[in-house]
Amino acid sequence: MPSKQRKIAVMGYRSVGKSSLSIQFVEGQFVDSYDPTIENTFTKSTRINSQDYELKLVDTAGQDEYSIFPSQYSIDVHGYVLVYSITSTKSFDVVKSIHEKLLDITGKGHVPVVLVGNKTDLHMERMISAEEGKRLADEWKAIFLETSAKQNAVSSFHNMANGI
Ligand SMILES: Nc1nc2c(ncn2[C@@H]2O[C@H](COP(=O)(O)OP(=O)(O)OP(=O)(O)O)[C@@H](O)[C@H]2O)c(=O)[nH]1
Repeated sequence: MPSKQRKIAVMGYRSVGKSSLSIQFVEGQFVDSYDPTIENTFTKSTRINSQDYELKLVDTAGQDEYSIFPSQYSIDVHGYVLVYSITSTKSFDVVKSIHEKLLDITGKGHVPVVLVGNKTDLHMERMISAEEGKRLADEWKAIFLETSAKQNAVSSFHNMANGI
């Protein structure tokens, strides 16, 4: 079977771990230094259920509620990984706001999303329960998972490519 190409935008509030998740996935390592992203594209070939995929991950700059949705991410993108940190209520609000803008700009009732609650290793600082995350994903008919870029991020992107 020929390889399928998938472009996935990784979006969320600043410092939730978008770059760390992307680097984890592509390079299999965790980078502890913090370098605010402008925009970075990663490509990786992967095989899921005997289908080859050429994944293009666009690691976007951190958004907030007031950001205008960057219109380049509404075109030509197959799916979205919306990332929040389980330690930040603000970041959870920001994914809601991004999702709303996404529906608005695409004019669709549903967009393919994987909602990712990151930084599960920081369980002492947890502000958002897994149930809250799951509830939100159900509302969106999205895939939900919690992860830690410090531990393992691969599954979020496998799910993403598989679900769209
Ligand atoms: N403990 C812990 N720290 C994490 C995790 N993921 C990311 N970090 C740390 O959080 C900080 C921000 O991570 P980034 O991956 O740069 O976050 P980002 O969302 O890409 O940030 P912007 O590009 O500024 O929007 C870094 O210091 C990371 O090392 C995680 O799962 N657990």
